Amino acid sequence: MAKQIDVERLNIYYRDFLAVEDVSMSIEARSVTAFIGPSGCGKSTFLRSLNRMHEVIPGARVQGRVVIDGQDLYAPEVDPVRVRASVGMVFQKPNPFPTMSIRENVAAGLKLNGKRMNKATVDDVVERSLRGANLWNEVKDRLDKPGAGLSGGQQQRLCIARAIAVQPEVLLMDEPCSALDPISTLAIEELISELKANYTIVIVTHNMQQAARVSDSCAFFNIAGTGKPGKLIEVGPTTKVFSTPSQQATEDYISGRFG
Ligand SMILES: Nc1ncnc2c1ncn2[C@@H]1O[C@H](COP(=O)(O)OP(=O)(O)OP(=O)(O)O)[C@@H](O)[C@H]1O
Repeated sequence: MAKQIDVERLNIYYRDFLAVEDVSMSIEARSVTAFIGPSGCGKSTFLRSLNRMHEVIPGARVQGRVVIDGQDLYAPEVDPVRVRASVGMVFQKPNPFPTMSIRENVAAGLKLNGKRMNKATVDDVVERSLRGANLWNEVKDRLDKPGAGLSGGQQQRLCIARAIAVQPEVLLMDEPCSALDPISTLAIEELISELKANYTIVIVTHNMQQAARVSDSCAFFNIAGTGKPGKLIEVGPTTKVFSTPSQQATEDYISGRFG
């Protein structure tokens, strides 16, 4: 399931504005990679380019390649809907479908994928996904109750269950804990550490401790000033980036001197 991602010379635009410039990096399978850097340096933009969510915004486009398992996601024959099924995404604010039950929320992506499944199979997928997201025990007796009735941390785990229900190869997470309390944050961090056995995980975080706790590799992005493009400054094993970064800007950011 988990796949390596190779990004080659990627430029990312909003109309004429170059938001992220010339990023090349490899993201390892079955590992957690954290994107860190000051506000506006393009972390979320770059993350969204990894599953073709970026181009949903009118005028937004990329140049360059994002290769997963030998396939360039931006090749003309590739269907972006399929890309988004194999590269799942979890957002900053938990966003369960408000009118749907817990069960329907988890199963929602299966229908979008157009796969025909009988009820028993759907129930199996729902249970497996909720177990995978460490939520099963808390919700197994209320599967037909609204997803919106869960706590924030439970809702975020529901969103993770919904994302993994379609068996993606990669999970992208854009500040998945920023709306959560410390206990729920810990639950999500533990879940991320478990999920990396099966998925390639990329997480954007503003929280340095979180990046240090959960990630195997860390990519630091920076921006020279307003209106300038964000750039990848360095990427490497998290222990190395945090203890002996190769760039002064990385050290300044990590030690809290700016950003
Ligand atoms: N929809 C959009 N249209 C035009 N410009 C955008 C859009 N979204 C983001 N940008 C611009 O792209 C640049 C990168 O933004 P992005 O949100 O990716 O940065 P970020 O590092 O994730 O920031 P933050 O940490 O504050 O979330 C910024 O200059 C931002 O203003």
